[in-house]
Amino acid sequence: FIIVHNWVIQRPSTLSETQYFGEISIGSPPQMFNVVFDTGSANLWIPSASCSPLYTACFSHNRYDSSQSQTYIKNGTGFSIQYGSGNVRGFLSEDLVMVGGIPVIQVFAEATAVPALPFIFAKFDGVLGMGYPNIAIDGITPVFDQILSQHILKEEVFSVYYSRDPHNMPGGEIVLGGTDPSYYHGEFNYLSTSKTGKWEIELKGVSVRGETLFCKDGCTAVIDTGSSYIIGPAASVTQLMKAVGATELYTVNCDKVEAMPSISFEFGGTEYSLTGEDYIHWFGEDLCVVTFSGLDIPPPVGPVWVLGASFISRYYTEFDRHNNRIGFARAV
Ligand SMILES: CCc1nc(N)nc(N)c1-c1ccc2c(c1)N(CCCOC)[C@H](c1ccccc1)CC2
Repeated sequence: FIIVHNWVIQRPSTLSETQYFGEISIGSPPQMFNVVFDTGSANLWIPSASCSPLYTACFSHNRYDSSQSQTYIKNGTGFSIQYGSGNVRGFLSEDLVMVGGIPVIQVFAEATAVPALPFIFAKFDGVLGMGYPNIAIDGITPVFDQILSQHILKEEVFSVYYSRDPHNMPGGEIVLGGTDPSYYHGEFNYLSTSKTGKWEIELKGVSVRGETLFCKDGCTAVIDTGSSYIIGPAASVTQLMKAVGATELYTVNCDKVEAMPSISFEFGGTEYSLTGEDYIHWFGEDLCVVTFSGLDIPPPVGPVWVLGASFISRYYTEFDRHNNRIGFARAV
């Protein structure tokens, strides 16, 4: 009796700057796609073969062709999803999706309108939402929920490692059903997700040089594997840039990176610090940019801090659906 799928490794095939994605297949025979496993959303969408060539961002990626799949089931319901940067529109279809060797019959969206900005910069084809079902557009059961209902995972969790050093391990790893001890050390610290069934937790403060500068009375942090950077309220990020010695354009002198102060996020009773190395992106020998951006997300969702790849690459993250909690451990 072989215990299958205790945990499944999906190695993102390529790391390009701060984009992390892995390969799935849809249809019979399988059509291959690169997708971001995105905790900030809960739907699966893929560019459609029926998208107009006018949509460069759709036409320049792998596209799903239902006419080539023997397991395709027609649906046709309209679909639209909003990201921080533009929305993707299309229609629903159903087919066999294989994620790390696990089969699910999945309702997903064929995207027929994909905004050029920023999707022409996408190194991935589509998005596989790993968020909770209650944020799924059209009430579609998300992929991970379909896998959970097969009762094949040892634990109802998934874990994400985002490599910081692209020259070493290309990309990272998502594990379904457990964690991978080769990518973290020490113990996990767990934080309960807040009420709304999103991958968000209570942030107690943001500090620089030991002084809490922002979120002094507590605020919300979204742990978002679909974001590259760290997003905070605009005024706070502007002030933060000054505090760490970056210009208004978020640039810094590359030889000053070592001396930059750590930025700490307090979760539970623990400080999670990012050094200059962690929060600076080297775009070349002499162009260093702070990987923060200011965005005012209006209430009731905002004000929030969105912690993306810059944070996750330093702190190995376990997303626990059984206990509704997020665990952090120091990444290798
Ligand atoms: C994964 C979907 C998603 N989900 C959530 N929750 N947040 C956001 N922001 C995105 C999102 C949408 C579009 C794009 C994106 C991310 N990109 C970042 C990949 C991050 O990979 C981890 C790339 C990029 C390149 C240049 C400038 C901006 C963005 C391509 C475009």
